[in-house]
Amino acid sequence: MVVSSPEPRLMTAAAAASAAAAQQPPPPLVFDAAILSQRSDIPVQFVWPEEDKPTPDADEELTVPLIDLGGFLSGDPAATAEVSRLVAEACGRHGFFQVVNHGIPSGLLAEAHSCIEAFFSMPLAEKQRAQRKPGESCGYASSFTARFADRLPWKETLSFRFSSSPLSPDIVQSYFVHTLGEDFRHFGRIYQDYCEAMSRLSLEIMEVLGMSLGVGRAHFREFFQGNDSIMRLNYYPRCQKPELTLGTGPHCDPTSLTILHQDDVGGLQVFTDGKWRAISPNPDAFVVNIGDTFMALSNGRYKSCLHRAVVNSKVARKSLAFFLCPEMNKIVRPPEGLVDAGHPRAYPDFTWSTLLQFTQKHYRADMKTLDAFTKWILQAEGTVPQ
Ligand SMILES: C=C1C[C@]23C[C@H]1CC[C@H]2[C@]1(C)CCC[C@@](C)(C(=O)O)[C@H]1[C@@H]3C(=O)O
Ligand SMILES: O=C(O)CCC(=O)C(=O)O
Ligand SMILES: [Fe+2]
Repeated sequence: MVVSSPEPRLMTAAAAASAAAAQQPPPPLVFDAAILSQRSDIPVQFVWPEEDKPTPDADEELTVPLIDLGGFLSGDPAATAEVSRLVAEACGRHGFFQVVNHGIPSGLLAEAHSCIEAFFSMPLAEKQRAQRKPGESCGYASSFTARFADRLPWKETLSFRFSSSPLSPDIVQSYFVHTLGEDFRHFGRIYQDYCEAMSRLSLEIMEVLGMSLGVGRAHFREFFQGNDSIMRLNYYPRCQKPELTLGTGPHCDPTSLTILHQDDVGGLQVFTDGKWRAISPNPDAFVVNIGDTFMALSNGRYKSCLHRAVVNSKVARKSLAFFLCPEMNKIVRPPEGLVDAGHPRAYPDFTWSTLLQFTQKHYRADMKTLDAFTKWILQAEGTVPQ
């Protein structure tokens, strides 16, 4: 779906009708949880179509393997072989698994969660000092009121870039200090450390992915050694009508690998075998999933699977998402070992820079992003008719 960006106006159906009757433009309203929580209904722009609304069977649990990385990280060959087998099985099926004994200090996780709480508890105007600009993928967004006209997500996000390049040693900390001021140096330090830890963990997982695909431990680690990733803090305020809306709509991550840590509230759901199923929170585990870019790198062997986040009426929810991405202009192409007569190329060559632009400027990321993107590139290259 191509996104146009008319200035959205948030209002209830009743307010829309009375504005129309008075022939006046509807009043602009921002997504400010403190104000919206005073009302009994939610603005129509947050109401999702019938087929997307949360369904009761979503309470069912998705069994994803809980993979113990301890033995692999300490070099035990038998443990490594078992990790590789479990990862291959999960990624060939739906692309979701969890990891424990990952080596990320629990104190760092606790600080990362308390900084989310502190940031999103600030008044809207304070948060808007980091306002995300149209077409950009970083900054603060209170829902996506300036970006989309309908199917708005019931969430606030703060996203920022992480680069593993030695040329940008303190990129995250500098972002916080430059955008929000000296008072945010501590937040910046926490998320700098967190992103560095996530980048390390994702390279370790890349080794496992390489082994599990039979292309060797080094291949994907080297590909992502220099990475230009996105870190996102998700905050889902309490919602008075959780059955009508979604915190994050159904989508496949366009990125390469997502490492998610959810608090103890729950809300993440994955669509498999025709049903939405929950992945319950586990404070000791990270949820890891394959994104579209890695699906392309694996020549379609590993799946990037549809998922979403639901909200609830009782308590706000937080999650931390690290989206591993290649360097912007690196060619995304599967290794030769994954392409043969039985497995012809599933996707054309592309760069992350082009796919990112596609999701930010031309297309709202959903379940079909990679197919729509493939068609778009082939059309631009003149390989398929317009
Ligand atoms: C490159 C990205 C685009 C989104 C953030 C990262 C990775 C996932 C994408 C997203 C989460 C998919 C669902 C829709 C989206 C708009 C959202 O609800 O946040 C997407 C992100 C985005 O475009 O900001
Ligand atoms: O918050 C969650 O559980 C999932 C968020 C998500 O899927 C995303 O940010 O891409
Ligand atoms: Fe996602």
